[in-house]
Amino acid sequence: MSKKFYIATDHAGFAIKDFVKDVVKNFGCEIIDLGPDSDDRVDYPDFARKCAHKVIEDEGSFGILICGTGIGISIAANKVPGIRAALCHDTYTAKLTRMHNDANILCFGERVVGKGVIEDMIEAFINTEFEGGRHADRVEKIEGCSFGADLG
Ligand SMILES: O=C(CO)[C@H](O)[C@H](O)COP(=O)(O)O
Repeated sequence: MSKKFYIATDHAGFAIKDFVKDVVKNFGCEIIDLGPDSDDRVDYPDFARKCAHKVIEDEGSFGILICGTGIGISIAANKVPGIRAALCHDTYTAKLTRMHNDANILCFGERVVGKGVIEDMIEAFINTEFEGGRHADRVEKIEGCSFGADLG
């Protein structure tokens, strides 16, 4: 099934963005670029928030976030309720985060992974569906991890 993606980076993820957009399109998916438009220095939480909000507003959509390591941008995106942003390094983590965590944003570091790994991760993320079952209750509990929430 064709999926819709939003993509954003910081300056450290900017150089790989066009390559990633082409990969996503080649797998038959739509991708909308939320910036930045140059490699001028920017702060990754601003772009994490922009992408995370789009993914929540546009039900059923997904995101791709890239910074130098993928760490900061995933931490920031996960502050948005309903976001499950997964920092992945290989095909296995990209596949399992869809199967077990129902991740809605794929994150990685441009300074960490190469183009071959990126292409394989995107393919795995696109083509793997959430398994549900025992994982569904756990994913539901993630939102309950917020301070003040009753875990029951
Ligand atoms: O990976 C990142 C956050 O986790 C950033 O891309 C990184 O910290 C940017 O560093 P610099 O300002 O030195 O380019």
